[in-house]
Amino acid sequence: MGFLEQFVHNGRALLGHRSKAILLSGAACFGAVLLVQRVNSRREQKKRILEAQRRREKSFQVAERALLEYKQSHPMTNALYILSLSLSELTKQLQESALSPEEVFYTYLEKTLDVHQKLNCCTEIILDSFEQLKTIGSCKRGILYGVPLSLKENLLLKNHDSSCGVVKYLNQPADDDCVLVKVLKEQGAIPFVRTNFPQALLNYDCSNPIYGQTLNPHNLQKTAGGSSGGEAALIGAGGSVIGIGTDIGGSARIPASFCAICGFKPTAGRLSSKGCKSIFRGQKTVLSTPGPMARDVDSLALFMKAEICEQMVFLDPTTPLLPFDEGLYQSRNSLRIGYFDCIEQTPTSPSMTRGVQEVKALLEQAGHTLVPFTPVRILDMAELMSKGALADGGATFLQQLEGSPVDPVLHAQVAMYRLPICLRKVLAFILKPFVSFPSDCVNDTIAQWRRLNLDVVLCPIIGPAFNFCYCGKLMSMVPHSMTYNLLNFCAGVVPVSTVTEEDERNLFVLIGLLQAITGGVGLPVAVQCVALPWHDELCLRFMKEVEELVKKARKDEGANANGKVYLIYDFH
Ligand SMILES: CCCCCCCC/C=C\CCCCCCCC(=O)NCC(=O)O
Repeated sequence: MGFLEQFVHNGRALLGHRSKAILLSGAACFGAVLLVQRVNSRREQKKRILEAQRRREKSFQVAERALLEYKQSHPMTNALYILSLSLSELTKQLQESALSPEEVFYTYLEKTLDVHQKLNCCTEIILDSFEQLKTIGSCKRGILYGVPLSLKENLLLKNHDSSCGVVKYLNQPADDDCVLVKVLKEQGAIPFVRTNFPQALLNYDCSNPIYGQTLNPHNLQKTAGGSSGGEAALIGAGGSVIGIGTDIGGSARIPASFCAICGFKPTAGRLSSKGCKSIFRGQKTVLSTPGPMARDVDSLALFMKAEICEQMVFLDPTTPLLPFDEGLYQSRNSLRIGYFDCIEQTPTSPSMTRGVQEVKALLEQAGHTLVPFTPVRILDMAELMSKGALADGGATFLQQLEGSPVDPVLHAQVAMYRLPICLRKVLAFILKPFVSFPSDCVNDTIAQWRRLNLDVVLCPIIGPAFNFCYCGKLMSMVPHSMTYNLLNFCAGVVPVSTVTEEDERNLFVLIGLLQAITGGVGLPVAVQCVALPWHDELCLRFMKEVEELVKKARKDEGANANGKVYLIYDFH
């Protein structure tokens, strides 16, 4: 090798080694920076989560002290009586000054503190409520004067975070109350507690990395349901007389079914959604709406009456000037009712089917006409439902969770949204032959409704309460509720029965459901009542009738003691 060649060769080797070394050390530095960033961000997340948990604890401690102070001078002898009153009875007693707002407030506060200890259903006690209580006398003419009210955490409240379980939303207090809360305060209600939900809200379990898992009041081994599970658990256990949830796929109805309370999803737009936070913006195909949750249907109706007023329309002119029709709610003419007790390609538990069949029989005995109704094929709507809820295939959902630990209830969903596009395309190709898009599922459903001359529809709602972490694995059940968000019909659920040994035995054929709901004997069973868009009062009136008939049947059966129990949860 000549001198020149030797020189070039040595130079290359040296450069090669050096560039490799440079590359390696560059990569090591980059890796170290990423690692440090990751460790720092984990530390920061943990810090934020701990701060939020401390804030929650502090709010409980302050509330406990205030309660203790109150009790020292006020013996609270009326507590059991107050807790037994329905919302209409309670408002009457408050308006007639037979009860004072203070004794009602502290009674519910005490019960809430107790229930939360057992079920982990609250995210904070709203300390501003103590101030509001002092001046509540000025709202004496309000429909809900002196009524303590619970709120799901995603309803904006001035100076409070609405985290939706996402760490990056912590420490971002709202500038103002949401419209519904503003109106309720004017009507004399006192929002005093905020309640738990699943991380990112798009799930029907109830757990998040900040506030943990909410338990079912009827069985601590089961979830309270979601996403408005904190509300359902608290109300179901008697810690609140009325609360607000939100619903884009069943979030007010599913937890109501799991916890034996009533939940109502009004037609989207009937109540203001201004200030109801979600992790997505601008969803238009599947519509989200806030809705009331309570122990009985009259309470839901009273809530709607209180919200639907000029002030709501003034604060949110996107809501219609459509006063609550009390006459329609109170009417008792016989109805033509469509019904179905299962839907194709959608798992339905034995108790869901039995619930519908038993209520159908009661309605027929009461003189109503029941007509079989076949909903538009769920598979034809499934694509619209998933695209409407997750138009970007879950990208925003995953993006919002960046920087947050992912809660176990979301693992199945997150794994699905992380599937590579090519794999999803293969799946879509395989499923294509089963899906034929209807030209217009809303008008197709309305056309069938009109052909049968129906007033309302009776159908199943997901239940009974699931074992933890199964809700995210059984999104195939969501059409039972989400169909009415897609159609934008109003829908509500009423508890009607409890799971029997026979329901449990019949479970064995449902492989997918078996593990999710096994061990449910004695748990609540509910049915769903549906009406056309803007027929909210008719839907509530139908729910009321179902509630009355079931109560009467339970009483009669108690008298006949034939062993069959329609409802064991006594609300009054
Ligand atoms: C035959 C299978 C069809 C499956 C189609 C299901 C489409 C699922 C798409 C998204 C998942 C949405 C889950 C919704 C659960 C309810 C949660 C909810 O209503 N949250 C809203 C809120 O809290 O405001």
